[in-house]
Amino acid sequence: MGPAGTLKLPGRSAGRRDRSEGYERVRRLRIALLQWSDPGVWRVNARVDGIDWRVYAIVDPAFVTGDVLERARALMAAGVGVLQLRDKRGQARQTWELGRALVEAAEAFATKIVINDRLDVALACGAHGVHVGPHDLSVAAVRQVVGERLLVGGSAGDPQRAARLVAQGADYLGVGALFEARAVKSDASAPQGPALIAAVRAEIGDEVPVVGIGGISAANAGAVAAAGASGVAVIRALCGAEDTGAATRELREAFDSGRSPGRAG
Ligand SMILES: Cc1ncc(COP(=O)(O)OP(=O)(O)O)c(N)n1
Ligand SMILES: Cc1ncsc1CCOP(=O)(O)O
Ligand SMILES: [Mg+2]
Repeated sequence: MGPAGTLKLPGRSAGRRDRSEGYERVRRLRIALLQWSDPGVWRVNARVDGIDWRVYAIVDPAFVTGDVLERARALMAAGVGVLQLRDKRGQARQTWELGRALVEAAEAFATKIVINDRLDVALACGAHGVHVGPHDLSVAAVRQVVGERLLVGGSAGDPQRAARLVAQGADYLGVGALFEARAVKSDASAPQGPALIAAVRAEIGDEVPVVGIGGISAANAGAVAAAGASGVAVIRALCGAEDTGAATRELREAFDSGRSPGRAG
């Protein structure tokens, strides 16, 4: 149930007009059943309204050339809508301190700060959101703890998992790996290509923002947009770029060039 007592379901939208009414009814019923079977979770769109998903920067200290905070500030100044801190060093104190600095820096920008993996750190540093994958707390568990307070993102490697995460209350999805990314994440899947985005869209519809992830650069961001993504989540092409501002703009332009006219999110 949403805050006003309404059950908000992913609905049919422009990209899915070819679906039959019967199929659509069954899909909505399935999602309603999943939500009903776990009444502690819901989804509300207000948290994602107005976010520019096109470039979702992931700052991973292990892949940053130069100073991490400086890089993050340059990304915010270049207009990234979301900046995730992905700190796999494993020391909560270190991640929390960096997270707090990012949250403070973001006050001057329109950037949302998301903490990867760690709900405790996200809450403690006042981040806007948390991102969880298959080995982290579940989206449903996070949603039960935070209610409407935080943006909650989940990782999906296939359309069925994507639908389950939406039903659990995910505000957005990271979908991949689209291209080769095992040098960054050793357990990333083999490249699935932008077709995975299209398959996820076909399953969940257009209401939930979906960012593609894995091996994305200005060379392939347009194809990810054309497949129906709301944005691209990127580590190496941003954290290792010589000119952060230029790299961000190139990615955004490449993404925009592949977008269908009139697509909102
Ligand atoms: C936006 C976004 N999408 C996917 C991931 C991957 O999350 P996860 O599968 O939990 O893997 P780790 O990044 O934690 O190694 C992500 N971080 N961000
Ligand atoms: C965290 C993650 N999840 C799936 S692929 C990946 C790594 C993405 O890094 P890059 O953008 O450098 O390929
Ligand atoms: Mg994770």
